[in-house]
Amino acid sequence: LIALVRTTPVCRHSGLPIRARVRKSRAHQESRRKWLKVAFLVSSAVLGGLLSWRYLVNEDGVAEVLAHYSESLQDRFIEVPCSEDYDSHKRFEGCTPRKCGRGITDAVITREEAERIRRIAERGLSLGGSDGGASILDLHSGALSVGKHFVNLYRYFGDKIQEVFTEEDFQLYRDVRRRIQQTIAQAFGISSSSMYLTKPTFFSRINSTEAKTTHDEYWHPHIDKVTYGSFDYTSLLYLSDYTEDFGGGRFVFMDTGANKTVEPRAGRVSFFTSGSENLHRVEKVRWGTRYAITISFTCNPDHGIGDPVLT
Ligand SMILES: O=C(O)CCC(=O)C(=O)O
Ligand SMILES: [Fe+2]
Repeated sequence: LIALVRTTPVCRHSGLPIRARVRKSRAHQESRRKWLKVAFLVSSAVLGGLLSWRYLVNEDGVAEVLAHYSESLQDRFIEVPCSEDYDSHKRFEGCTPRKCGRGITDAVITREEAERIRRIAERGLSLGGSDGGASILDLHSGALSVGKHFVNLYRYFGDKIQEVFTEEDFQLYRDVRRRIQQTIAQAFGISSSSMYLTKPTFFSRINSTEAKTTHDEYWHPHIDKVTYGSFDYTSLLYLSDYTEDFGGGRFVFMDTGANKTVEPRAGRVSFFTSGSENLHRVEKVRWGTRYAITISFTCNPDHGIGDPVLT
């Protein structure tokens, strides 16, 4: 027995047999590894959570909010240098932009007026509607989304259209158009009479239904002057509230460095020069229904259109 004890290696410091000490330090390492694993999993989960939260809150990363949905803005104007886009078109002095930029105001159209206008849009769009998420109604041309196509509302419904819209509706529409035109003229230092309404000027209704045709793909970055040709000044009148009526669907000016967002709010008018100084897009609508009108102006009288009339 004495011989056996003598041959078992013993640690000089702890007096424990070496084999027992090796076992103890292995167990120690194992538990350290386990804790590292737990710490790694927890921090990955936290990081993943933060990233997806950031994505949900803001797809673009860095963005500045130009107009928050909860504030009622008197007037906000941000000047930006004009692009060269206007040089390749015939210039109309006193109208063609020399000063460019963007403005937002909640003080031109009341929320009550916005609601009345939204009802016009609802009534008209209830006669049709796209199979995809984006429907339009153009009271000037009569274009209305139906399924995967468009119909001419006035041709399709004939005299029956008088049962859908009233002269009062059209009066309100004209009045709103006139006030927005004056607001734009004032902000850019031009005469309101040198601007003409142009096409397309239309109501839009957007929900989260998947796109069925390219007409439903409203979210692509674009320049209005390129997309629509005749536009010099674009305005948007929002008819529903971001976070209350729909989620997603914010308007984004795509500036290098930091994007600028406009959060829709019923009665909010957002306007801007239509060249590439104002590249923009609309975020995908995630839930609910978003109503707006795009009202556009040109400086070229040849591209002007009249106010819609109830025929
Ligand atoms: O509805 C919006 O906020 C923007 C629509 C738009 O960009 C357009 O009609 O060209
Ligand atoms: Fe646009």
